[in-house]
Amino acid sequence: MGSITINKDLLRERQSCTFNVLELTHLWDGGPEKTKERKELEKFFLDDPELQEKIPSEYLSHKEKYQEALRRSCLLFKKIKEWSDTTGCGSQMDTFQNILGGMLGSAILPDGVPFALNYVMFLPTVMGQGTMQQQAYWVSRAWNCEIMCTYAQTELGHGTFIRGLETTATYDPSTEEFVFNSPTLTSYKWWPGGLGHTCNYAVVVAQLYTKGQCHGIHPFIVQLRDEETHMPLPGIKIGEIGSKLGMNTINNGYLGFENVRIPRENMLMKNSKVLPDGTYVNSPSDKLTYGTMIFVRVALVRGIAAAYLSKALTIATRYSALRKQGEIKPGAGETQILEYRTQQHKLFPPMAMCFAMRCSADWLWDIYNSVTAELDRGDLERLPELHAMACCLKAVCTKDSAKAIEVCRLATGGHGYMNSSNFPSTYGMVTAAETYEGENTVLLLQTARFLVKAWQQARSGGNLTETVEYLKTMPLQPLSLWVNSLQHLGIAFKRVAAGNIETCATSIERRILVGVAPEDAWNEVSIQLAKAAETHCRAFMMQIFINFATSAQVSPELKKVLIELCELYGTYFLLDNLGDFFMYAGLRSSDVPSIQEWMETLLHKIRPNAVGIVDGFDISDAVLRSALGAYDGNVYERLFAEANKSPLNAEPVDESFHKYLKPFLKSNL
Ligand SMILES: CCCCCCCC(=O)SCCNC(=O)CCNC(=O)[C@H](O)C(C)(C)COP(=O)(O)OP(=O)(O)OC[C@H]1O[C@@H](n2cnc3c(N)ncnc32)[C@H](O)[C@@H]1OP(=O)(O)O
Ligand SMILES: Cc1cc2nc3c(=O)[nH]c(=O)nc-3n(C[C@H](O)[C@H](O)[C@H](O)COP(=O)(O)OP(=O)(O)OC[C@H]3O[C@@H](n4cnc5c(N)ncnc54)[C@H](O)[C@@H]3O)c2cc1C
Repeated sequence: MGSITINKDLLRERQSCTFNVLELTHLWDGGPEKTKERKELEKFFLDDPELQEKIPSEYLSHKEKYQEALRRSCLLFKKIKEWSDTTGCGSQMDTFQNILGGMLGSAILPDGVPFALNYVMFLPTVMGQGTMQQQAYWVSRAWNCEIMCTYAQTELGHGTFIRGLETTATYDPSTEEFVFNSPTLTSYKWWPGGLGHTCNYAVVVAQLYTKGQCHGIHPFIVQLRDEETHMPLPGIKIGEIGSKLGMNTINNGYLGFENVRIPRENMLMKNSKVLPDGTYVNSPSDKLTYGTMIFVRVALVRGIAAAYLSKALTIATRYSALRKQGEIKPGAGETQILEYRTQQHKLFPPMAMCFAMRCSADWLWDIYNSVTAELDRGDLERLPELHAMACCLKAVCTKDSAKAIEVCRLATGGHGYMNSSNFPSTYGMVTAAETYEGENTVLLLQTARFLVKAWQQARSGGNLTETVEYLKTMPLQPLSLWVNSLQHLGIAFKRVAAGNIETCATSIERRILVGVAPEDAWNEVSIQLAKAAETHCRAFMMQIFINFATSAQVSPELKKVLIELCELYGTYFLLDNLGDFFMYAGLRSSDVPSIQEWMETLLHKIRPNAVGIVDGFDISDAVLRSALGAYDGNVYERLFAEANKSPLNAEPVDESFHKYLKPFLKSNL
């Protein structure tokens, strides 16, 4: 027990890696300076014994889990201030990003940060939708944790269809206040993180009524609890929604209103306004109310989908290099399970996906920043493209990540089923992101709406933006014979996307021609529409990955690995969707064996570097929190140590034996 020697098989894997692992770490972090900063940050927080887990959270009650998470959150956010005081204010934003949407947070509060919504949604909403005066007042209060806030949009009856929200905010000009009510059970807010027992303020999204007219949904800041006693204010009905599949410490809550009054100034009025006499002043675009959701979708691609997948891959790959089971050749000795081609097929394509997600996330973050700057200047032109790409990338990446994390768990056999593997909590965290911030199918259909319009634009010879430019030529260009090359893969993915979009658009048109209402035609074709959006996203990710792998300024050894991973991304999804490539990309059945062989050869080439690749993610043991994935590979010792933490092992005979089992056994004598 407690050995610090490195497992011999892992050692051998590391010695045979063909590239410099540190170079990959620097590339992954965005440069050596970033790696240094990240490590210093991790050391500062993770070496603090007060932030370390004393009892595995699985053995705590629901209430204890929350209380412990709150204790650690308070300490954590105190330390963040300490950190920014010593390192300067500029780095504070990076720290928050790392803690709330990154690896560090998942190490300290693996089941969710109860303060997350204060930073992830409340502050971005105030900054994006509040006037300068409102920002000046609320941002510093929330940023410094003088108050704790959340974002209350979803209701028991409506999460997706936010135009259908039922909470009302009715303006009373006699007192210059809004009066909040929850007219039905289904109008109760349901889900907001931190709402249960943590937050004292919230952005509440409600239907605005003034002068007897409804103007649709708007955001308001509402005080929920007394700042001293934390008691719910009069008319506020509030509580926690109960235990969930995962994220059990994020304190999701419910909220109802009975004639709750807030001052007029608490409506966020950067875009639309209510004047003191109740006159409503319209926003330049009603879509601006949805801005916060775009921000979170953008942040999720890297902070949740790619980050948690890199964790799962580190665990499963290291474990597969040291776990031995069966023989490939009789008598040759037991084999590392990583030698099995089927095992490689489980683990290496997700590695490729992880890289594709990271490049796409970087692109998305850049366009988000430039479009937000344009919006501030009143230029809305690129908003539809940003919305469309944020929707499909959020949907495809969280779906791929959750699916691949489950594959990683299965790839570690029975031990992966243990909480101490850290797969259950990792999966719980990522699958939640398939639903929150816009349910994935719904988001794909939003992208499809943009694509069908772009297709119509392409047919009429109009201008197209960067991500859909391929629609101008794709279905029209003659098909060439299949060639096994990255360039051909890039073209084939675009052909598949263009073909799917064209099929949808013509299916809708055909239905409308025979008298089907456009909305019904849309619903009838929506299976294909969701698929078209996914194929568009996949084509985009393929191209971004190709650009990244071929142009990365790295050593030839690392470049070779990046290109292998990129080819694997393409061949894997091609073979998984052969029908599409037959239909739209000129693939013939006689081409398939050579692509299958190409993919198998790639698995074989990546095999010696598999441990090196996940080591390159550079996830420390404290962040990984897995008995199966630790750097030293001492899996069996760790599993035993974790088993011994079970409260049932505290006594050789549990009291329940005397209470129940013994009398039962005796009664059967
Ligand atoms: C760490 C843990 C953090 C956890 C955080 C989780 C927090 C949360 O989950 S908060 C709640 C998030 N909720 C959601 O995301 C709700 C999802 N629903 C929606 O986004 C919308 O209501 C939606 C898009 C589905 C439909 O909205 P609706 O108003 O009916 O729009 P719709 O009629 O379909 O489209 C209207 C137009 O708006 C556009 N549009 C829709 N959303 C946006 C947007 N965000 N930005 C820009 N344009 C948009 C559409 O493209 C469409 O444009 P056009 O007419 O030109 O084609
Ligand atoms: C862990 C977690 C944290 C959350 N945190 C917050 C928070 O902090 N604040 C907040 O306000 N909300 C929060 N939410 C709520 C979340 O945003 C919603 O659950 C989400 O938007 C989906 O809405 P819904 O639950 O109403 O699902 P529904 O919309 O009821 O979806 C159910 C099914 O209907 C389908 N469907 C719905 N509409 C359509 C359509 N138009 N076309 C085709 N199919 C459709 C969906 O695809 C899905 O299969 C959270 C949710 C979770 C799980």
